[in-house]
Amino acid sequence: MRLSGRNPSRRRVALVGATATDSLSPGSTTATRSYAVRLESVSKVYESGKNEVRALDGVTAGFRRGTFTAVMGPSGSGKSTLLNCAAGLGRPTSGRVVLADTELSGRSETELTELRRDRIGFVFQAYNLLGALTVADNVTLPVRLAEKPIDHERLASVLAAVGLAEHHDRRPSQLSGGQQQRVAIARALINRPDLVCADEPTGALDSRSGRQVLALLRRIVDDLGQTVLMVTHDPVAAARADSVVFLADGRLAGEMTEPSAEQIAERMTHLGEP
Ligand SMILES: Nc1ncnc2c1ncn2[C@@H]1O[C@H](COP(=O)(O)OP(=O)(O)OP(=O)(O)O)[C@@H](O)[C@H]1O
Repeated sequence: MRLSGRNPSRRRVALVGATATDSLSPGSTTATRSYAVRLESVSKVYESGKNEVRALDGVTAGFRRGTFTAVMGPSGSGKSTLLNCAAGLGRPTSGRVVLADTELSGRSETELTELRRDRIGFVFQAYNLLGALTVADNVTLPVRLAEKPIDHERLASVLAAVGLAEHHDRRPSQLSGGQQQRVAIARALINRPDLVCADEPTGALDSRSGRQVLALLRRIVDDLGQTVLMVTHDPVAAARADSVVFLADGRLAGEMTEPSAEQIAERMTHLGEP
């Protein structure tokens, strides 16, 4: 794995607002190869007592393979809901989600569980590691849950990629927060996923560990060709992405390509304004 940061010669931009009538329409082989995940007119309504909450409202967006996209917006604007719908964790109330070449609508719970296990990597603010398992066993958990043989070369390579080759027999409690998050990233990578979904991956980390985790997410895109979709509140974190997608009240509110943290912060202050 190369240790450099962003490769400025490559410009990878998520395409937002693709319509069903453009070249990305269902059935276009080229299009389905180009996108790690696409959302088409996705709405999500939660029932909350007598009230309904429209968390997503007709969102159409495509995220190209090998890109790093940050999702930003005010609290409650639908960021986690968008990530969950893209990852098959939550079902849209209406609209379609297509992961690479697989339509998620209409899949059974078992199919969705298998698809998430085999084709999507998850990184959460709280790491979500199993304390009783070693680093190596945490990383290979998705493989063992699928009852597949463990590829020890692959395990060694992902542990080396996240800088934890020496720590494979440790338990999570023997690692720092930043190291635990890197274990979670190794676990996310073990199955060479179509999409890595990261929800506030630096939210629980000090700024130095956070920078290391962001640099690692950057490298898995640049060097391994992975696709990362990351929800964050932090403009500095979002500035590590190739593009930033903004949400306001469950709707897309714009996109910036390779913005600086200052440009992102400025846009955030004006989100939702007419
Ligand atoms: N399970 C649920 N039941 C009812 N309402 C929900 C549920 N999950 C989310 N919501 C509501 O949907 C809206 C969008 O929530 P979501 O968590 O996607 O926003 P967010 O932008 O990620 O927020 P935050 O930045 O605070 O994490 C909010 O109004 C939230 O209260």
